[in-house]
Amino acid sequence: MRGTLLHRRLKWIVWSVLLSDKLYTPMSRKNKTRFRITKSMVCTVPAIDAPKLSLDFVRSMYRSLNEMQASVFYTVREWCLKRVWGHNPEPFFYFISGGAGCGKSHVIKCVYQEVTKILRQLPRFRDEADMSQPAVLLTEFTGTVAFNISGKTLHSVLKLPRNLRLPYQGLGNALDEVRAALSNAEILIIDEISMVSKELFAYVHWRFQQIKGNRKPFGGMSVLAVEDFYQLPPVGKVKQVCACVGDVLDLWKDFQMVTLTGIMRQKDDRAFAELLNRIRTKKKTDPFIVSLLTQAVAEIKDCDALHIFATNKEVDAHNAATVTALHLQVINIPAEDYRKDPQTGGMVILTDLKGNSRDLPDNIQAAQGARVMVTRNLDTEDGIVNGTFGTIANIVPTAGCGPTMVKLIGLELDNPTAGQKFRRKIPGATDDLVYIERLEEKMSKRGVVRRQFPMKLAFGCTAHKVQGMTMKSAVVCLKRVFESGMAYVALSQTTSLEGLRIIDFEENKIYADPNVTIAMENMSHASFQSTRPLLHFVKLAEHAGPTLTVVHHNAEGLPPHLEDLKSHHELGLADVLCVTETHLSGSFVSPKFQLEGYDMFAHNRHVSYTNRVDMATKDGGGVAVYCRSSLRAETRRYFHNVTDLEFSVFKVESPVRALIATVYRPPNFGLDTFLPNMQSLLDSLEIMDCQPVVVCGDFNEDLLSRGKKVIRELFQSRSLSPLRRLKSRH
Ligand SMILES: Nc1ncnc2c1ncn2[C@@H]1O[C@H](COP(=O)(O)OP(=O)(O)OP(=O)(O)O)[C@@H](O)[C@H]1O
Repeated sequence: MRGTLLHRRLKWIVWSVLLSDKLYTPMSRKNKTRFRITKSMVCTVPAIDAPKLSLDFVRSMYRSLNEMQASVFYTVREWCLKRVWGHNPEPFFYFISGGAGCGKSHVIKCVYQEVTKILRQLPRFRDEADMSQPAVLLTEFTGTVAFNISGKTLHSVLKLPRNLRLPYQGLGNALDEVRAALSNAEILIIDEISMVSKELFAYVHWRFQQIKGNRKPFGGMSVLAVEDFYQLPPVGKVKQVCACVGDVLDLWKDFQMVTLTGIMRQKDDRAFAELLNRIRTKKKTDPFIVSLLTQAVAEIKDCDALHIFATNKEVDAHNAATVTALHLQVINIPAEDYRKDPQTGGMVILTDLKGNSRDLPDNIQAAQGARVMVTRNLDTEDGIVNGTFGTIANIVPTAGCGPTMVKLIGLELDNPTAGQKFRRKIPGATDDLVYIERLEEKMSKRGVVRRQFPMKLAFGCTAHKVQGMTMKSAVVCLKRVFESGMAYVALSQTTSLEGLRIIDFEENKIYADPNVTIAMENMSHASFQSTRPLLHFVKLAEHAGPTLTVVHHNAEGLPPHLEDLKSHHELGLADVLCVTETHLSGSFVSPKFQLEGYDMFAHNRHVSYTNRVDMATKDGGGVAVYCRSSLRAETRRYFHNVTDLEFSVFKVESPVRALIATVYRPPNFGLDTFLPNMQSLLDSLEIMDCQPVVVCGDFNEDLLSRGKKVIRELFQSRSLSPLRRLKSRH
């Protein structure tokens, strides 16, 4: 039995928080040792393992979550726990929205880490001992974002065809392979949902129905869709998933929206963050609202910050001008084109062939130090994808062919973790550059093959390429902006207004799609009240006169979890935070365990037992109470006949009077000793003449099993009524 008991009726808020009890426990040993390699690991569907992040790193990510992000995190987490406990909750369909840079990707990275770990405790993972199959699929539309959040593209995971023909084209011979890889998946996360068309969304739904053999939406999978429909829509004339279109299957109507509001990218420039929020939903006809932006309007010359344009034509012109302006030695690298001779079968070299925009480039202007971008998905898992940015650091010529015959281009990537497989390509060299070779591709002209480096200069790029990036400085050109959301995306990537420069400023180029506004207004909203009850109650109590918020939390060790305590949004609301299992030792408590704004009263295990040396010398246990410094709290240490009990008692006089006791009973601590001590403590509390009495703690009595519940009966016999009873872990 864990929880809080209260003597006599009272209207105050007392809560026992267990939310993060097991949050940071690494995967159990049992699971680790049972890991084995199975056939499905070697199939051609991309491996979808949770990225290997250190426990410390994951913890720091969880701690950083703001209030709204944490609500999403805990809601999905709770759903997973229910699945693991066999409660069969209905699949959820959430849409996480919010302006550019409000941490949508950040929160799904956290969700992915945590729920992958939880769902691996499902019986089928445990029984099959097969950890290679993913329980959670983390996917995106484009490769760049896929790498940024360590996910995969939707197309690669589900083997979707480029051309989404109707009626639905099934998986055919590939069904067994995809089923073997994905049949245990429970949750699908789709980032960049604004780039997913209605047709693609329907295809994803049909794919899962086929893979799972289940007629439910998405084959019974839960779906977490993430993005901001006010950002860039899918390329071409196709409709976004949120659009209302009569004749296309509408799966979107089942989704509930949650909006993240705190802008994290521009968190150090509040004025800019607020301005971006207004720009996000700005109608074309809205009166002038962006005066602050005019501060960023400037004449720009020879600036090497990334220039963001609307069209590829503008990008190409800027790149060509900048490479010659900034670099003296520019090497022209022409494409190598061939056609197969139908008579001889040999390859005939072609010269001066003009490709179109889908082909590899006709020429590349390369120079040491020039900014470039990879233009093909060479290796999504390794982060070498269309949109990977870097700087040319080495141009390696083909041996004996002169400087213009280039064999390799060595890049220093902006993201140093990407491209591990592309390093150390030059025998004997010690550099750590990422080396790109020519790629061979069929051209759009029939029968012609082109060999060229899959890259282009990137002093400038289109708004489509920067969506989701975070940068210190950029120059944005609004001249040829041609669709809604484009200006917003281009303007919202820098961390501050100071880092932003705008050329060809035209306010009427900044506008949102009115259909998106209508679609967002019509969406139902998710309520996360049940996963953050304390926040809700404290809000309600704000207008209800003086209150005292008492929270009990089993910390499972203060040393590893102190930072979690500090960053937990609900624990931070407590006036009195009662902690059990502090795992502190000795009689002295280091000041590092203090919480700012609270006085700490700790009672460690070693000083809690007089007659039971066996208990006093054991590690673990212990209680501590953090009491807001503004409260007039008075602690009492010694009670008659309470000689062997881990407890703490103190009295609060203001804003309301109360006597609060925190108790921890170790699981193996016999009732023959515990009960008389507990009785004596309750006797003493009764005669202290302070009402009400709140007793909270962890008593390790299994309320779910049959048989007598002597501890509960003891409390009942003293008129202590349970305020909230939570399931024991035993
Ligand atoms: N809770 C947080 N604490 C600290 N940093 C955060 C937090 N949430 C997000 N960030 C940081 O803010 C920046 C923007 O976050 P993120 O890319 O997740 O936003 P986004 O909403 O996905 O943006 P976009 O819509 O542009 O893709 C990143 O640098 C990210 O690391």
